[in-house]
Amino acid sequence: MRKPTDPTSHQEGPKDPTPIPWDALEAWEDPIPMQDTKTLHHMVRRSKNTPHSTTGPHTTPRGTPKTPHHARRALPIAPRRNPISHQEGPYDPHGHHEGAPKLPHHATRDTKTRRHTKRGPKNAPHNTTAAPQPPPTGPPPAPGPVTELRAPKPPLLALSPPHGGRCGRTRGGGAELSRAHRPHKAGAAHAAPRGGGRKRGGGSVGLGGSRGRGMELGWLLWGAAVLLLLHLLMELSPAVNFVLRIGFYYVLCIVCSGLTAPVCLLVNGGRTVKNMRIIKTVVKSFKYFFGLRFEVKGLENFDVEGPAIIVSNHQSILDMMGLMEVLPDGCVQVGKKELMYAGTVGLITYLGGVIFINRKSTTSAKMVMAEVAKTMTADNVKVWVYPEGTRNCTGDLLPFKKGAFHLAVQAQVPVIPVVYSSFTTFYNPKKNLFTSGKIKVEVLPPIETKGLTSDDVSDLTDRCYNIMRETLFRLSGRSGEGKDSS
Ligand SMILES: CCCCCCCCCCCCCCCCC(=O)SCCNC(=O)CCNC(=O)[C@H](O)C(C)(C)COP(=O)(O)OP(=O)(O)OC[C@H]1O[C@@H](n2cnc3c(N)ncnc32)[C@H](O)[C@@H]1OP(=O)(O)O
Ligand SMILES: CCCCCCCC/C=C\CCCCCCCC(=O)OC[C@@H](O)COP(=O)(O)O
Repeated sequence: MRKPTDPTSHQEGPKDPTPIPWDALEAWEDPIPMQDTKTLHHMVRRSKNTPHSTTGPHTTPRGTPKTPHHARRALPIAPRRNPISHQEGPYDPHGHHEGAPKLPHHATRDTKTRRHTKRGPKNAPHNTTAAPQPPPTGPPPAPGPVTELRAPKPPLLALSPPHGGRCGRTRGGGAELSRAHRPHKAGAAHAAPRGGGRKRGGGSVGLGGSRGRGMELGWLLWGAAVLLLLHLLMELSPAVNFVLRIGFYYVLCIVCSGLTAPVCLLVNGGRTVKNMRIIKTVVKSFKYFFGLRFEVKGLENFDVEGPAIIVSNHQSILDMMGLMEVLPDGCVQVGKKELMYAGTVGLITYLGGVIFINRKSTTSAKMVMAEVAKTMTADNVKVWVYPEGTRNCTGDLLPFKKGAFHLAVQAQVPVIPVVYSSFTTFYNPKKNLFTSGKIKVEVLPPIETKGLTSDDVSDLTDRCYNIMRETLFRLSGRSGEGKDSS
């Protein structure tokens, strides 16, 4: 439904010059046990059922020639076993039919129960003494549905503060209110002598009046109070500020992933690096929520002929915002496979073509990297790797893992380092610090690997590490500190 109005969808189709062959992405999926991916495939199938049902399984809209084939394999069309549609279809009307007749029945039961509870008799004498009762017009125990529904109202409405307060205070206003809301009249009449009487007796009319007004605006005031309290707590307690802000980031990621996934499916038909453009568009707006600013330099260094390995420092889950700020087209990331199970975020990373590796198995991770080395040239994709292998928010770099550099040498493609200045001035989970801030980003000139062999990987790794560390310190205002390290 969103497809025609989504601006990204207009950009996607015609502008992409070289669609990524699906075979490569298939290869990258290989190390992931099929059993592990079942849930995710199932989620993808669910979202995909609708377009397929209209266009047919072999005609995925806007797909490359290979897309339908892959889509059939990776996202096989479920034979109408969508659990949601199964439930929602019959449940909705059924629920309505059941709900409607049940209401009076339920109310009747409720009333009967009340009659037999201690409150019933307690209220009855109170009501009769407190306010003049209208003369009974029918047989008292007549159990018609109207009588049954009205019976429990007086005690409920007697607790209703606005009517009680008004009637007790100003008769004119109360009468008008009663005329406007006939069904509440009885309640107001009951409430008036209770609340008003007590207040008068206690000599606290003024207090009762302001309370009545306040309670009339109850919801509004509660909302304002909660917001004010949260604001105060955020101001006073760094821990609350941190939890709320990072919680909001999580919610934003989860919700936006859930909303973006169907768009990706509709526009590009399944798992493809082209989806990264859509994801990027969405994520780039996140920074405004957190008061983050990016100052980017050296974007022209991405303009290398053909594929490349991009390496960058990894400080936090907030890096996703920095990543999307500079991400070139046709670039996939290497991520830990656990990400795939992160609900909607897992789904969107899967759809974006993220290459998942198992960090617990060096052999498996190396196999994936070797496969990527083979296919990235043919597919003309850039691959983004975090060589530290984990998040590190100390303002320094962890020693680099060599996977990215083996990959570059094996594929004989350049390495492009990207450095983000330290987050420590505005983000530090250990100190519950998360405020607004500025992040400097620098894309460094490519480092060629043509002619290098596996023997050169260590040197290449060290060279890259040193350049990036020096840049990190310079961008973070710690000039000179990185020069002597290796
Ligand atoms: C719409 C809203 C959306 C909101 C959500 C937004 C979502 C956005 C999507 C974007 C998602 C981005 C995802 C980013 C995720 C970031 C991460 O997950 S970081 C963590 C995962 N990444 C990595 O770990 C990469 C870096 N690691 C490596 O490169 C590692 O080397 C390794 C390949 C994983 C292997 O690691 P390990 O098992 O620890 O082994 P090592 O010690 O590194 O190496 C052992 C040995 O093997 C040699 N070697 C390594 N790789 C290779 C290779 N490819 N080929 C040959 N040999 C290799 C290495 O040299 C060592 O040998 P040596 O003799 O000791 O040198
Ligand atoms: C059904 C399961 C539901 C789980 C919900 C989890 C929801 C997660 C939601 C939002 C988080 C948004 C994160 C965006 C992507 C972040 C990628 C990232 O930065 O991963 C960290 C990884 O590089 C290194 O991990 P470690 O530092 O080794 O650890």
